[in-house]
Amino acid sequence: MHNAYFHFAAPANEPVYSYAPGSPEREALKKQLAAFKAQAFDIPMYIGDKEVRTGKTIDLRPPHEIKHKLGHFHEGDASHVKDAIAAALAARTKWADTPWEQRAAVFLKAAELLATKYRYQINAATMLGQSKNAFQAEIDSACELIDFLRFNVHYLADIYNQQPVSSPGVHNRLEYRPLEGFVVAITPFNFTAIAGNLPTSAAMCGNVVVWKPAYTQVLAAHVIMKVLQEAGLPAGVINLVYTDGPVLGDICFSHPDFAGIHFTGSTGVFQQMWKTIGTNISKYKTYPRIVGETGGKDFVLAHKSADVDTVAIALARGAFEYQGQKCSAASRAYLPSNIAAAVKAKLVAELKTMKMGTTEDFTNFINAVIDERSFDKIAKYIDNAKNDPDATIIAGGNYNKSEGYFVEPTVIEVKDPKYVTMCEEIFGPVLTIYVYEADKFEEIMDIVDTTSPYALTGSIIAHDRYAIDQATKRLVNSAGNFYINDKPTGAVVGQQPFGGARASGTNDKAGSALNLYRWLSARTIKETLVPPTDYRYPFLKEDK
Ligand SMILES: NC(=O)c1ccc[n+]([C@@H]2O[C@H](COP(=O)([O-])OP(=O)(O)OC[C@H]3O[C@@H](n4cnc5c(N)ncnc54)[C@H](O)[C@@H]3O)[C@@H](O)[C@H]2O)c1
Ligand SMILES: N[C@@H](CCC=O)C(=O)O
Repeated sequence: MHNAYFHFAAPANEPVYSYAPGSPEREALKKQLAAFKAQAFDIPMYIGDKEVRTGKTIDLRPPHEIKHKLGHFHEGDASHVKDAIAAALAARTKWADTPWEQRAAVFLKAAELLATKYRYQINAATMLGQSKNAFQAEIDSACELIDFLRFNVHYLADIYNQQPVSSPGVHNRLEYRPLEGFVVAITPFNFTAIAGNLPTSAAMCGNVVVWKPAYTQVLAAHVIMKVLQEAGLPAGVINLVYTDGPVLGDICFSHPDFAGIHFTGSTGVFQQMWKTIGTNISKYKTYPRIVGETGGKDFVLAHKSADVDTVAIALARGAFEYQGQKCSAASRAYLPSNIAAAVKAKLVAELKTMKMGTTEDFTNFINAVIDERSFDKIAKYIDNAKNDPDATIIAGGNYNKSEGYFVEPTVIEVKDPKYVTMCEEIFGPVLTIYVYEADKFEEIMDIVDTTSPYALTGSIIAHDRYAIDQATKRLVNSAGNFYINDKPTGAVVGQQPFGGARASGTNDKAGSALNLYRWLSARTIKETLVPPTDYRYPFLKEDK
């Protein structure tokens, strides 16, 4: 029974804890890290109301301490994907019929639990499982996920309130139905917030979901599922399975009830999925929604009027926070010849102060990259640069995987603006710099725009307002998130809706109303209050 329209006010962003030496939050987080390290996790899949353990286990180890075993998770196969779809479809009608304010309450409670009781658990899981330092874990797994949940409730309430006009004698309404079928959420390793947002944003809209996280993010995904259960999410609404990607894809993308994919990850994987969905299009009951946020080759363009320190710090943080494993990370920089030497000197000096090691030691700025495959790929790019006369390593260049997957923050300077590391996504702590003639700003903007297929994030750094205006216009299609005098990372929910175009994705802006519309299928209802009793138009009536 609905006896009122309920108001969901605009939330404030969750405050970021500092974890400064001596702070109570630092002590609490350290205790949680120690507790998790002493635990032997035995992580099941969650299908319907069941915890599923297959006995086929995969070890979980911190990327920065690979000899330590945190526990394991149970891997599933095709049968578990089928079970997850069946559980989702069984839960569908009841969940879709649940009043909005009851659904909203589940996600608001989940946000509250993450902000309080589970804050240190979600951060510790992300620090150990994905090798994020305390600050990076806090802004991602606690604050951004809390913000996604609270802001999406607010945006969805606004959407539900958007109603058409009605002419006299008629009552029109729009009903925002969930999609007819199940949604698949496939999530990446690098952001716990994204892993939590992709299934919950669709579920909030009344959809049921099959969620597959990256294997390297399972520990934090498990904590998210615990939080959702404690928040009262009914069984079957989100089903969490750990299977190989193609195994899941084969079953989900050929199922008649497949209604949408909410994906974040690499461009190649997304394009492959899109092809499969295209091939199977006639099998589905409804056209599936395809939403994917994918790779980037994000730029920093400095103008000759730029402040040296602003550029150097934007590069130090933009390229190397979380070891460059942000889709938004600055990975190519264009420096004007008048300030290039000063920027490089400042940047190299800053990099020398960055300590690298475990996440439990809070003095480390740099931790490990996610896994051996990624480590080997990054090392290869560095080795190739070392052996190429067109490239010079001006900082870092060393790597070691004996204890963990450690790669030094590395800066490559190139003579060719189309050198491979200026074009391809490396997804590690590697920044490539190209120095251009300070008076060739127009030409360099063309190069920035045409060098890579991606268009995710980018920055212009300049004091000259005309240069800022020129770059804002010329680079209009080069980045979905464009920054002025800042690093190209660190979008905040509610402030900088996030997503890119071109090969970087469908640009459905996570954490905004634009994204939620994709998980809704509106039904227009027209009710005629007093129906006509005669078919004749007035002009058909005879003159008397
Ligand atoms: N644009 C954004 O908002 C954004 C945000 C975060 C990460 N990313 C991108 O994600 C990538 C890094 O994350 P990753 O290494 O986890 O990406 P990935 O593409 O390797 O994996 C992403 C997810 O897809 C699954 N997967 C892999 N192959 C699959 C297949 N054939 N079928 C179905 N699922 C499959 C993985 O298991 C994982 O769950 C980078 O390219 C980065 O730029 C983009
Ligand atoms: N939203 C994050 C990036 C997410 C991709 O990995 C940022 O803006 O830095």
